[in-house]
Amino acid sequence: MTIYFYKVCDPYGCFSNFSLHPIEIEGTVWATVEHYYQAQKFVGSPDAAIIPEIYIAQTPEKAAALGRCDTRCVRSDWDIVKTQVMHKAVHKKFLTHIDIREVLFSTGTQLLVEDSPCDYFWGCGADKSGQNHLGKILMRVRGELTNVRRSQVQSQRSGGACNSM
Ligand SMILES: Nc1c(N[C@@H]2O[C@H](COP(=O)(O)O)[C@@H](O)[C@H]2O)[nH]c(=O)[nH]c1=O
Repeated sequence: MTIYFYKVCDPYGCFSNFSLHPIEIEGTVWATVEHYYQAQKFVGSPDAAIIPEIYIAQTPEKAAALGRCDTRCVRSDWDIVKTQVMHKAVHKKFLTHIDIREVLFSTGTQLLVEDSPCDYFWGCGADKSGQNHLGKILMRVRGELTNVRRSQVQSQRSGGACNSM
């Protein structure tokens, strides 16, 4: 079965980058994955001054609007690094928040798809033909955290020390 998600208020809304789950990355706490992701667009770019504004944006929608402004200059390697940036943030989100990690685990091996009506890169787009990179990252993180949990259980069973996630 395929699980579609998009808006925070809908089922599986915790998979949206706009969900209110803070992440700490390199000592800085970002209000949402979206805040972090939008800010990373400008690291080392001539428009890096926008980063603190994105950081304090009151909502992920405002953070996204700041980051999507066409007149600003995104870092030159953005297309190369953006999926790595997203993976780092999404992995941290589900490592940090136990309740939504359980929701992610509860999806088993089901296909996760960001049902964005307009985004053919992160989502599936209006006609479902999009690349669904956010769904792919979520499934990758699900596998990575499942492996961490499995090795912790094995370690506990064999009497080793336990550092639970
Ligand atoms: N969930 C969600 C969106 N989708 C998110 O937008 C981000 C892509 O932004 P950009 O690369 O700037 O086009 C990425 O985090 C994707 O998951 N967009 C929205 O306007 N509203 C929403 O509720």
